[in-house]
Amino acid sequence: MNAPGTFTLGPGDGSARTGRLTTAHGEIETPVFMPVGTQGTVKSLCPTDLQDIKARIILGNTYHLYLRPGDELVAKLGGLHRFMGWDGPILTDSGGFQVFSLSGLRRITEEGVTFASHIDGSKHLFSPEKVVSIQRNLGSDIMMVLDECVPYGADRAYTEKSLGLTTRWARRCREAHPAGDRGQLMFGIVQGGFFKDLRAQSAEQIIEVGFDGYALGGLSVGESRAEMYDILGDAAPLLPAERPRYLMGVGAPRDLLAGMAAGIDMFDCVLPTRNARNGTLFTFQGKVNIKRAEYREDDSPLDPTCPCYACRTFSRAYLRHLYIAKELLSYRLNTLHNLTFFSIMMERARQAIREGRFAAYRAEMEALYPEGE
Ligand SMILES: O=c1[nH]cnc2c(CCNCC3CCCCC3)c3[nH]c(NCc4cccs4)nc3cc12
Ligand SMILES: [Zn+2]
Repeated sequence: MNAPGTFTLGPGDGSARTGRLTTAHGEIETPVFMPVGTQGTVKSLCPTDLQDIKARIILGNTYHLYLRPGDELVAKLGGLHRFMGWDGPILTDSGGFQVFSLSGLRRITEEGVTFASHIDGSKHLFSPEKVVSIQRNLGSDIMMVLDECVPYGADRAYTEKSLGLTTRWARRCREAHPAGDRGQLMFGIVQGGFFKDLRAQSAEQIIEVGFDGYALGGLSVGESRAEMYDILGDAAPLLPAERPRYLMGVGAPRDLLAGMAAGIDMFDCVLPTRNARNGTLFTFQGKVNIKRAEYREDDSPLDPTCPCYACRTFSRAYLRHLYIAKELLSYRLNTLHNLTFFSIMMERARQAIREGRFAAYRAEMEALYPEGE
């Protein structure tokens, strides 16, 4: 087995590429979609389900796990892998982004981000050193640095000032975790908002610090698709070709395809798991809103081409019934299916890239998932 952090590129197709990333808990074929685990679980699924649907790497949520049950406790109990019974790769975020979407009373200073817990209002500080310590305690295979995700619409002056803070925080994260220590990798995050010259400036500074992989932050924050794709096309190639590139918070099928076409290797998004819980299901015949009356007597499988347990075993009528009745099994079956869809879509994308037919595959999928999600 190669050393953690080894990233071997395979065949490419234009800017799209395949690769293999070695982590302390196994190898990841890229491009890869990473299901989001929030409080130490991909909601409603067991780790065995994740293996069944061929999930290769999942996300752990630092903000939640720090507040509850506490990273020190998780460390004492053997780390997040043992705690949640998942022995595959885990990427944890820094928690910084979640502070902005979940907690109240937050302040950004040179030191870090201070905030009040959304659970009990207690005061906390996420400094670069603190978020590295938390992720080391969790034992994550890939840690993310603390960054400021610049809000959509921020002006140039704010964006420029913020990227400087993000760079200084990145440097402090790097210093707090020597490269490859304990097999735990660390990815830097590039900001710069929607200003191409600031994106280049941020990329240059983050690359200079030196990380195992590089993420594009500050996207999928309310901008139009055109704006995201414009920055994506310009910024992705600035990231070192020989290291993994991670587009944070993306995304819907057509956005994953656009990201792969731009040379992105890793993606995360709450869409498949969140949509599963509101009955929006992705199939290879297009989107199905299972709550619709048209499925009330539909005895056919959700997606006849899908190998997942839900599609092999139950009818659309049953899945609709569970959803309408708000049965817990509805979450589980819908989540199993949506994550299987994303997993298969990425496997087919990797194959298409290897065979030099990615453009055709992208067009085929975009026809199924037109504008919108
Ligand atoms: O610059 C960024 N820095 C850090 N994180 C970002 C994230 C969170 C990525 N998912 C983390 C997961 C960690 C484990 C728990 C779940 C999240 C983003 N998500 C989005 N868009 C999707 C969005 C989701 C919600 C609002 S926008 N843009 C993002 C930009 C940044
Ligand atoms: Zn299915």
